[in-house]
Amino acid sequence: MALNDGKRPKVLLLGAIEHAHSAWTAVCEIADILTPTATNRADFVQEAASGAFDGCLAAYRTFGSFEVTGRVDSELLDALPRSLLFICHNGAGYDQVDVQACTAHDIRVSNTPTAVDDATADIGIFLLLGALRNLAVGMAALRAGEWRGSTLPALGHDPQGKVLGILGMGGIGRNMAKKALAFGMTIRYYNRRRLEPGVEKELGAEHVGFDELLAESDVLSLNLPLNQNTRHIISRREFAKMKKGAVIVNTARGAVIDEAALVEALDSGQVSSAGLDVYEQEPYVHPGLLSNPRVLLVPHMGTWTVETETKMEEWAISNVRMAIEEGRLRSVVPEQRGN
Ligand SMILES: O=C(O)C(=O)CO
Repeated sequence: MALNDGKRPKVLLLGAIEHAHSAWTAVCEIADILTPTATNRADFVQEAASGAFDGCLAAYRTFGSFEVTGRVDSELLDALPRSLLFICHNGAGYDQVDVQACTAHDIRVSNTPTAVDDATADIGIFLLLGALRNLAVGMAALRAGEWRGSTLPALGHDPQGKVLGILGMGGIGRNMAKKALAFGMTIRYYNRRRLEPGVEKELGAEHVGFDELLAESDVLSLNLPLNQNTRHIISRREFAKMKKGAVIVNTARGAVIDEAALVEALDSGQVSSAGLDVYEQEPYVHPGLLSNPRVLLVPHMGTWTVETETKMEEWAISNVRMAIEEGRLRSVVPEQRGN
């Protein structure tokens, strides 16, 4: 593919490079970097439409750049230059990008799979243990100067011997299975595509139907991407099918759960506790979750470690580099594979 007709390529930087400075410096040596001056979507669309980013071949974007550009959708892509062929997203979940619209605009999209697996599964295990053990109750009482509180927190439960149901068995789900196995949990999972028998055996994971997963799990962990098929995949009907007193863990995206239905299920005792890292409308958190001491809440910190954030940036930058040097992406998103 003739990428730049011998001219220095241009890269649009949406968001900041915080950690992988040497990898980014290497990109700056082979490309000119353009950054928007806009601070909101309307201004960004205008800036793009005015030709400020003309000639850009690739864009590097962060989760936080959503605050400036909003969703990467048809309207945004129409304003961006036709030269833009690659969008390199820093993150495993790419629900902020309308991949169908990108495909229609002949733009390839990449994400950062595997780089996030350990850190996200680690926080998943933290939330699982914390929710099982009612840690949020004791932690809140202690900070309020009441030691364990005026009424003792209810006794928690051990993970040993409990069934962990994993909904979505990609890299994070598999990583979580491996870790939960060490806590003596029985692993069941539901995934559209069943794992190879050897992988199932290694993880000690049994594939079951969706309804079976709901009915048999003591803890249900959400580890699937957010898209039009998975939005509110767990709602009233699904909570009603679960074991009374089940525990919910969500490190995926808030909107895979109907948050209002989760609040109801917690209030009725159908769900005994929850450990959440993600919310339907971040940074807004449903007041019914904030006020419920049986919910352990973390503000989307699943990958919030120096090592993992660095790995993610390096991965996303390697996609930019490959786009410039080879006219292709290292980790194109599944929807565009084979296109
Ligand atoms: O990689 C992602 O999708 C994240 O949500 C990072 O926390």
